Amino acid sequence: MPAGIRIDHLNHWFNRNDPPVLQDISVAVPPGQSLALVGESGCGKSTLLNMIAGMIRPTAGSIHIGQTRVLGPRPEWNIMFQHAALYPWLNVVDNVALGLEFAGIGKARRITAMDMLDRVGLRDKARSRPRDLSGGQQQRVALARSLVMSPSVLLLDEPFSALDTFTRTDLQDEVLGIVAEQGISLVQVTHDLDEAIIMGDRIGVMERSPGRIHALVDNRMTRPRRPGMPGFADMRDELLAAFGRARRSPSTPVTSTEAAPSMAVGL
Ligand SMILES: Nc1ncnc2c1ncn2[C@@H]1O[C@H](COP(=O)(O)OP(=O)(O)OP(=O)(O)O)[C@@H](O)[C@H]1O
Repeated sequence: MPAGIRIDHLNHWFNRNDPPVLQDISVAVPPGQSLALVGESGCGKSTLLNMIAGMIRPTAGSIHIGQTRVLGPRPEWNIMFQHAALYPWLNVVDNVALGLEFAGIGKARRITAMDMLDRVGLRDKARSRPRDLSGGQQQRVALARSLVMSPSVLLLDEPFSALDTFTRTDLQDEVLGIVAEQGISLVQVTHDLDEAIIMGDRIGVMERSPGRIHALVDNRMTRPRRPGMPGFADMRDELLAAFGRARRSPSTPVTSTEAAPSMAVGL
């Protein structure tokens, strides 16, 4: 069911003697919308993603998905990592159906899992083992496994980074289509500015020590977004400038709401 993510004044320390890993993060992602997070290594992107998934509890502040405060993981808040982490002893359709099984959704699970495999173009691989699939196909299975749970939230921690350009573009399109169609809120961590522009309706540029959102850039391009389209290079320049500023000097953290106006750069 469409929900939306709201993060309010989130702070986090792993070690009280160090600067906060995350400081005063406030941002919202409405249903069907996407936020891409970029920033140099160690700025806290993955930590924030894991917090939205309920896997790490923030020291202070709150995260809500719909009306529910995030206090632990739930099947409908789904996270995908760089490696698909499929169970090698299960075939493809059983890997997809596994979440449904854990959630106690028994009988219909194979039909639903097959439908989802169809959606990601892998029906003919249903009986194959993960080791017999390419990296891109394995990520498609992982995507089907995520989507079969009818997630309200999809969190992507660079799941496409190891894939070739064509496979990555296909998967990006697939994910954005499903996100829009099902009203899912998407947050994607990436090191690739082009991917951030393609995937993010807004792009959060983070700085480190402490980890803060330095700039929230509204994506002026409508989907589908492709490198080479008018406006793409300008977006990239804008992000690069914000990225450079985020690396050089800490700034006042950006606070945003769902309806926040463009806070593109200029900070
Ligand atoms: N469990 C942990 N205990 C202590 N420190 C941690 C823990 N997890 C992450 N950190 C630290 O928190 C900071 C942020 O880490 P995080 O992995 O969120 O960064 P990131 O922006 O995703 O980095 P990268 O782009 O390299 O993946 C880093 O300094 C990291 O060493």
